[in-house]
Amino acid sequence: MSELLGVAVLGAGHMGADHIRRIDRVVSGARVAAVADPETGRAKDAVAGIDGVSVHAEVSAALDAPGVQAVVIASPGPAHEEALLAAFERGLPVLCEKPLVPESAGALRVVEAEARLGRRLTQVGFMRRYDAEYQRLKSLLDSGRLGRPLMLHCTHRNVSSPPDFTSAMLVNSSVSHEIDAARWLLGQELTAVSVLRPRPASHAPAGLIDPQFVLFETADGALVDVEVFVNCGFGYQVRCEAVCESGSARIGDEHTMVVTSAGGAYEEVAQDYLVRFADAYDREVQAWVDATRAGRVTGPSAWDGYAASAVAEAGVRALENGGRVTVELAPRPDLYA
Ligand SMILES: NC(=O)c1ccc[n+]([C@@H]2O[C@H](COP(=O)([O-])OP(=O)(O)OC[C@H]3O[C@@H](n4cnc5c(N)ncnc54)[C@H](O)[C@@H]3O)[C@@H](O)[C@H]2O)c1
Ligand SMILES: O[C@H]1[C@H](O)[C@@H](O)[C@H](O)[C@@H](O)[C@H]1O
Repeated sequence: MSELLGVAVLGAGHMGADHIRRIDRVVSGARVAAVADPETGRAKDAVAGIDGVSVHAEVSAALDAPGVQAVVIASPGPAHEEALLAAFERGLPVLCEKPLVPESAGALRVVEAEARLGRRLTQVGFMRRYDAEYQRLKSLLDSGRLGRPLMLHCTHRNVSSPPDFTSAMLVNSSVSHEIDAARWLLGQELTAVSVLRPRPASHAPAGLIDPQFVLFETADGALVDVEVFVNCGFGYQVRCEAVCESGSARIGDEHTMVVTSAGGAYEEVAQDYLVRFADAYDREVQAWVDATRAGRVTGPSAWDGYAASAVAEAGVRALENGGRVTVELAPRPDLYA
């Protein structure tokens, strides 16, 4: 394909606007052809200064707009299933922000629809797989130098949560990243989950169970723990330490800058994901554009998205009802073997 890949972006909020900027200015081989957002003013703001983009209130109008060859879904999770199925009907390749679909039943419908097509069209936006630190950890674990992984200790902190954030979203939105990263790093399914509730932070919004401590068991007997704290107030911190039979390795401690002033020194901490994972998003979208232009689909699959939603759903049940909840996955279609 010699011409630029024409992309429709669905949703022009935080992620959608950032992906529009990235496709327009950072990655090569693609252009923004259409944007859909029911808040059309937001879409117009996001494409200000970009030529040749049509703006729509309806998803279907954007998918059918002239020049559209592929889709980025950056609308809220509950809107993903309808958008994915509409893209499949048109045979359009998709980069879908996480979660694929928040409810596992809907995620499975997407998997089944793609399996019926008989070819992959979906890459899920689990961008940590494109982060340089995560990739180094994955290579180290795969090399076997440290022996079998026994545990992952993970930290996931946000400065503050958006106003509509619920206690369930700490698991099915925030921890969905650790679920995918653990499945990918360890090459195993997560089979059971328990959630403990430390006493809530006094500055967390009323009623929000924040922080939470989530414990996963894997098919091969490893354990993965996640401290998730979405109103920590001080920074965006994502860490992961793998403890293996003959060594350990930790990522997430890289510092952005050391500032010295007035008799002291401090290390800056990123304040949000758009800063901490900027390079990962760039590499994720570039990899998607390159693969799409070459007629291939790579990266996290719809099956990975479904598995993450099923594990997260078990986690929400563990949060709400207490105890240990086992994860039941549907049979995996051959397409994702
Ligand atoms: N990968 C990451 O690290 C990361 C970070 C943040 C958000 N996300 C994901 O990105 C998605 C969007 O999150 P956000 O923070 O940008 O949300 P947001 O609320 O900032 O933006 C969502 C936008 O979608 C629009 N919208 C609502 N319904 C729509 C529909 N049916 N079709 C098209 N647009 C619609 C809204 O008007 C809004 O402008 C979510 O799935 C979220 O989980 C991923
Ligand atoms: O949707 C966002 C996003 O996925 C971020 O990467 C994560 O840190 C947040 O907790 C979550 O709310």
